[in-house]
Amino acid sequence: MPSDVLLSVRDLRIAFDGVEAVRGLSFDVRPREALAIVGESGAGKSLTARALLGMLPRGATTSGAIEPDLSAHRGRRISLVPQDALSALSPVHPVGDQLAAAVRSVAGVSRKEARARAVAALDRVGIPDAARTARAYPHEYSGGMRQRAVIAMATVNEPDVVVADEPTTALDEERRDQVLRVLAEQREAVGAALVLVTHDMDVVRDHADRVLVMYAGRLTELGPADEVLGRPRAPYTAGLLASLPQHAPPGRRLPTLRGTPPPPAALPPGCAFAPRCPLAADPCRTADPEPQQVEGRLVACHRWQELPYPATELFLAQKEEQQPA
Ligand SMILES: Nc1ncnc2c1ncn2[C@@H]1O[C@H](COP(=O)(O)OP(=O)(O)OP(=O)(O)O)[C@@H](O)[C@H]1O
Repeated sequence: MPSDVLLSVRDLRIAFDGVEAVRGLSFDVRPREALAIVGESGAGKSLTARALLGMLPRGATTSGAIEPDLSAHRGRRISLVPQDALSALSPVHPVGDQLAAAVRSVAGVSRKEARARAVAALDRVGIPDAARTARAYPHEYSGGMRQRAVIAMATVNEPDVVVADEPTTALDEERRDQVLRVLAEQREAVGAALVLVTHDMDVVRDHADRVLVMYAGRLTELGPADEVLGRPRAPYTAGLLASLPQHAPPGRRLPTLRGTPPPPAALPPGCAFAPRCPLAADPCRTADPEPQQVEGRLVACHRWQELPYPATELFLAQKEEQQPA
């Protein structure tokens, strides 16, 4: 494997009862990068992230390759920052004890040393008076402190990869940025890569080096975040961006993507995005496009060359046809 690849995912497929929710996904995670996985609900983002951790729901069958398989080293080489911080912490043990136990589960260190590392980790994420606060229970922490504690837990053993699954969904914008900043600081401090699952393009813009855009279990676009967001090449990426408030021209309605993604059991023939795509033409309705190299990124679209610039105009026009402002 090339030295700029930490994790390689090839032709990943995840199915339930024979119906594929992730359909042949390939991408790499590079050392120390922040890779965001973005897409609407049901795109397969969480399943993909959880496959890296070996934490798929019961009933899931998989094929393809994830190399190296870090799931046997969960908590040490790969760790999770979940959506809900409370679910990651046991209510019946003090937070510091839980961190110390995480340290002792992978490192042959004394209780005293584990305790010291736990307190240091809490201190690093900005928990005030960490030595004392470590003795408190999760319910005694504020929501923001719990999120920080979970980040401390995920980074205390200096993993290679931290997977964060919508870690800020429940938080307001200020808290969201705070938590993501702490996460960025910590992963930089321990030299970990971050795989960040989100549906929020603002989070991608502010916190990711590269972005993997997913639609209906497939790769739509993958490349440097500033380039993909600055000039999307796939109509679906453009549609996601068009829905951001800053793209609403004064006096005009906020454009949105028409319709909803198809469920895995009812995919249309051809490109799964075609029924919602203002650019769809004949090939899109019969052949699912394969990802191809386009200007330093991967794009899966038959019609990427037809995309206007700025591409968001396509969706503004579409919206205005439907509902004149
Ligand atoms: N436990 C399960 N049993 C059956 N199907 C599942 C299960 N988990 C996920 N799926 C299917 O896989 C699809 C993708 O799920 P996933 O959780 O990865 O979506 P997501 O992109 O993370 O969406 P969200 O933003 O809503 O979390 C779901 O829409 C569902 O059809």
